[in-house]
Amino acid sequence: MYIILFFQIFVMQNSLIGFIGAGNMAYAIISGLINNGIKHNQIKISDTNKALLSLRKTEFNLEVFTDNTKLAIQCNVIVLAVKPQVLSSVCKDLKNKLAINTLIISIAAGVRSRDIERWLGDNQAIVRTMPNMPALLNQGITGLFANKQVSDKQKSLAENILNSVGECLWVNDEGLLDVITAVSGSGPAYFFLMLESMTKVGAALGLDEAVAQKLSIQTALGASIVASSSEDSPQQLRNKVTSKNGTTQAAIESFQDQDFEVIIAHAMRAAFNRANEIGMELGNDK
Ligand SMILES: NC(=O)C1=CN([C@@H]2O[C@H](COP(=O)(O)OP(=O)(O)OC[C@H]3O[C@@H](n4cnc5c(N)ncnc54)[C@H](O)[C@@H]3O)[C@@H](O)[C@H]2O)C=CC1
Ligand SMILES: O=C(O)[C@@H]1CCC=N1
Repeated sequence: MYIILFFQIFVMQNSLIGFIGAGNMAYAIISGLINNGIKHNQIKISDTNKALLSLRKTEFNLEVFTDNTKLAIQCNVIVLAVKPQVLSSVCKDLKNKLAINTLIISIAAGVRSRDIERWLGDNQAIVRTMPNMPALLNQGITGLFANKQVSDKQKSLAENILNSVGECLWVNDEGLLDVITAVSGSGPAYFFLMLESMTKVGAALGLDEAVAQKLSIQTALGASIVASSSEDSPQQLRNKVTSKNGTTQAAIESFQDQDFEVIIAHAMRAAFNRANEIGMELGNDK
């Protein structure tokens, strides 16, 4: 056990991790890595946006590049953190330039590992992942899928990287990453939407907007902490808040009268379908 742990720390400490794309998710993951003891000189980033690069350089004291290839050939792990629509051109520029043992970690929604493999040149080890935005505060959760080129050592390296920003879970069926996208990848935005609505209504009913927002956010935080630490299911917890013929029952019945579950199902299926669609659209990109 200790030997495995020691070996994993050794592998992490001897990795050079390059981020292509220095936007929101790169920022979140880099913050987590640095908070977890990865040294500044082990992380490099490239982006086409020079102003953003200089901001990241100031924030993290990292080496930055405007040329993705220059970054990529120096690193043994490359995190592809660009939007799905630019991923094919980013990968094609790297085609056949990477060492065969370079580990590619993609965080792009929808884009399938076989397409990334095709764009980069065959036999590249690819871990396709779906992290989420609370990674920013080490509270993320990431789904991961490894293609067959990924070694056990690379699997644990990918897991260690994503574990530095929250929890990880592996899937053997890559298609499930699109479901994870609809649940936890996009999920934070569903809760933010709920917070927006609760704040607006609290204000409309007479509270200061700032007070309504504080009450809403602290309630979401409290509910999440209770749900994640309790043995009870969310439904059992809901019942504990709901007094017979009380205020919560009135609100829940209103939700249910308006087909709350159907609204959620439509939204999540839309996210899932969009992930599939992105995969198909980009899969046609030779
Ligand atoms: N934002 C989120 O909550 C999540 C995003 N993702 C995925 O993460 C990826 C990145 O998303 P964000 O960080 O939100 O986007 P972002 O727009 O904040 O960052 C993307 C960065 O890529 C840069 N870029 C564009 N073309 C480039 C090129 N040719 N070479 C190098 N850099 C280039 C842009 O200048 C930008 O800074 C996306 O594929 C998205 O699907 C996954 C999970 C959650
Ligand atoms: O909206 C998106 O496409 C990305 C993927 C999950 C969260 N943001």
